[in-house]
Amino acid sequence: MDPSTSTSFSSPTEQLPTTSGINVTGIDTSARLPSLEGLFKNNIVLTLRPGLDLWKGLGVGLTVLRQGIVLGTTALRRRMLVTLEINNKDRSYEWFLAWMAHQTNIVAKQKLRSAPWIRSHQLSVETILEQRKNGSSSALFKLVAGPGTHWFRYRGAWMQVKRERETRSMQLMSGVPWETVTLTTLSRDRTLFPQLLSEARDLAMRGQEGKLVIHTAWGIEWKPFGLPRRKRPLQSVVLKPGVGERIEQDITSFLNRRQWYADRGIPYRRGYLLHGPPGSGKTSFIQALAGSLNYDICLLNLSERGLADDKLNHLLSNAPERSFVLIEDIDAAFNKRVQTSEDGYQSSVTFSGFLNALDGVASGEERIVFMTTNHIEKLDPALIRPGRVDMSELIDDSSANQARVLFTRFYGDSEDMEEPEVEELANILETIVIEETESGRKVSMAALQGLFIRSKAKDAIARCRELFVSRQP
Ligand SMILES: Nc1ncnc2c1ncn2[C@@H]1O[C@H](COP(=O)(O)OP(=O)(O)OP(=O)(O)O)[C@@H](O)[C@H]1O
Repeated sequence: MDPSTSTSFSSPTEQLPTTSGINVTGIDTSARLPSLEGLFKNNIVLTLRPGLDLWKGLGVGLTVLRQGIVLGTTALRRRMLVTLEINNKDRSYEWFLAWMAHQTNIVAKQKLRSAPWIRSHQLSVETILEQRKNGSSSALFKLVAGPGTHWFRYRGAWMQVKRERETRSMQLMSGVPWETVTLTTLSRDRTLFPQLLSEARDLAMRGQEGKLVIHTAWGIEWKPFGLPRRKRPLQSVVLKPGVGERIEQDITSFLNRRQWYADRGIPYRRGYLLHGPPGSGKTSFIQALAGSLNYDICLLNLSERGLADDKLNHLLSNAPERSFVLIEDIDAAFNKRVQTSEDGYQSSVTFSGFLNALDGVASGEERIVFMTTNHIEKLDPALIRPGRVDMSELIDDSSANQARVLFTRFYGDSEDMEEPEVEELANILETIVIEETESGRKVSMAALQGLFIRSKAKDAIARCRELFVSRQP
């Protein structure tokens, strides 16, 4: 064999640079990079012969070179670039997408031609449904970066955003596919990530400031439903004197006694039941109270398809911090199920499962549950025993005084009436309510509100008797 035309590597580690030998990056890549040693493991001996062997040698050389380049670029990328991965389990995922969408809007509004922002044509639409109490709903559309690769510039640094969606597996229960966004930028800009995330979080929080967030259950998770709503002032819900104050005082005292509960090993939870006829302000009051305490509302619908005892238990034990769980029409929830089961549908929430979920495991976690009903008499005593319902309040139809307060709220500052005239009409209204109540007829605050919205003050007084209905005791 001609020594000048043949090369033999008996030990690759001696003759060729090893992975760590390449060390283009200056960081230890041996743990994750494919090793060059792999190419030559088992002490491969290559012997090149002239002619045909020369091509073989060239081929090997090229392979080595290619591997070297791959390793080099990977290592270089590792060294030069920094990436951040956020998955859709994390709250910052939504914040980041919303932040990106917000930037696009700024560009669109300012008609920036050379927009420094998102360079992308792949957009996804996120529909936000707003359900109103009367059953109607409205939809808002938000365009966010869709799955794929996007580029944008943040504080002078270019960033690549890759949004990827896992098509084969889904999040258990919620059925939402797993998603990740990966942000990549030059490593010298690594401090930008925390700044960007803080900005995204602040933007999300700003949107909720002074607003009430309503969450609904998605499988076993709570998710905000619709856009945060403007908070309703507590005084705008007119209740009988003392009722609202009692509830407010009870909840404030509960919130101040966390340690007291902990010291005595009592589960830190409180249950409230507001009962009374429809349209008396139960829901409005709970929402206004949540707003005034800076709490969110978690709306729980016990008749929801797919809800079972275990899911219910999980939801009740994992409500977002600082939130009231609100279960409306608690009597109907269980009645309805009996009816609907006849035509095939049976919700799997059982009454005993519900009671267990209400009791929950003894934990230090705060839990505040509000329930409402129009028919307290239909409720099982087991449900309203202390520990499950600690405070029960009647929110009744309008009293004379409530009607008066509501009337003056509506017409008190109207331009076409002087104050004495408003007072006079309010007196008449009060008398009407007293008379009608004495003859067993009542009016709901919701009905009065409806009348005041669509009528002028005098017309409202003239027509208000029509709204009174007999209430069965
Ligand atoms: N006491 C009240 N003060 C001011 N507005 C009220 C009052 N009661 C009802 N309303 C108005 O009537 C509408 C319906 O009220 P709300 O939904 O709070 O009643 P509810 O007692 O929860 O009814 P339901 O038992 O049917 O759920 C709301 O728009 C609310 O503004």
